[in-house]
Amino acid sequence: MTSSSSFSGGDPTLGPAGATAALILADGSVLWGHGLGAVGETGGEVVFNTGMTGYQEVMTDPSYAGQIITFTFPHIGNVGANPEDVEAITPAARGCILRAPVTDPSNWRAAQHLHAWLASHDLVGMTGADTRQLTRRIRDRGAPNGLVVHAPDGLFDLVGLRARAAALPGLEGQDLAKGVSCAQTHAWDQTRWTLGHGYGTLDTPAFHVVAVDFGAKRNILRSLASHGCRVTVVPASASLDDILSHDPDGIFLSNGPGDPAATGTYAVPVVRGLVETGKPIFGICLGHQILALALGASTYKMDIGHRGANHPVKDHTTGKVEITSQNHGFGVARDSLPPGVTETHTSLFDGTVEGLAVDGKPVFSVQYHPEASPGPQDSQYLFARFVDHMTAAKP
Ligand SMILES: NC(=O)CC[C@H](N)C(=O)O
Repeated sequence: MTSSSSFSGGDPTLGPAGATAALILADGSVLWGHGLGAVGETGGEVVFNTGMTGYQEVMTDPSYAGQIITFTFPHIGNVGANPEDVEAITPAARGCILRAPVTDPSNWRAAQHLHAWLASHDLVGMTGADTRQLTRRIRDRGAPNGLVVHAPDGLFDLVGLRARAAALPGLEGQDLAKGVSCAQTHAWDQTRWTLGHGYGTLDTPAFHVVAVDFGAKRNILRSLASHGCRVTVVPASASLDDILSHDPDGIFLSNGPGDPAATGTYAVPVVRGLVETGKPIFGICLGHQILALALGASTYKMDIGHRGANHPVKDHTTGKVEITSQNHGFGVARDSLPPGVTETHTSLFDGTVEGLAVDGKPVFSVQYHPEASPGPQDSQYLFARFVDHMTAAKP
């Protein structure tokens, strides 16, 4: 999403002394800073993430497609970038907005400076932004669309930039999952993609799981494999017959970007068919939202999404509170849950629905990220719950 120059007609404006980057919001407001990564321009929904660690996982989480990430933690980049901590080969986020200048990396695993890593992926970023002011604005008025421009010459075509920022489409109605899904069915290779993560792999996996890839994070597939599953990954567009032809013991519905309702023409009816089979099903985030739609509930765009690694959630089954990793801007409407579907988890930040289960069936899902990459490990028990369901269902 970058072009070679930020200047395309209109009056070139020199930013404040030394400014080589700017964030231009759809309402025309401008935040100045210093350019990082690729030179050019990038647009998307401007969101904030409150995690203190894991910026590389966040930037490569496919669920961030279409979004520019403001990190509220001021020191981002000081452990550099490495080839192991990515959640997908290609970053899906559109860019990043940081507070402090990025220092030289200080970590034995660092292979690259964050600046070089961003540039190598054609990602535009900016530092020196007042991220606190921006976060308060997002919190008070919702996530705006915006453009981040990196212009080393310090010249900005504010007229053109404002017009392009105002014309950016919102995430509502956008089907982004197909764009980040795998092209072909393949087997998850735990040995290949587990370097440096300390996750185990079982020589003889006990279960076969088909994972429907709406933009799956690697650590979810890694977590399934380390819980004894052989995982076959199928594209988001896989049909009911495609999925069942693999004779799975269970089906996993992955996370992913965009508006869940926009998958209504393909994924939702497939999941409805999967629920009818009675096989164990586990959904995470977009997978949870698609399951809810398949069950007859509805989803909505949240005023303020959840993005961070410290979100408290109550598990109504055990009464326990777990600290969770989250990344979503849509939610499942509580009032729309049909009879026979139980809300199993609730956010203790804003009271929104965080999990559901189908009464009498081994079918459940959570809105948050139990694989926690990055984040706390409290919710790993959900992978064991899925395995328990598959154990009970095995003939
Ligand atoms: N992490 C995810 O799967 C995100 C789900 C969905 N795209 C949302 O923003 O709500």
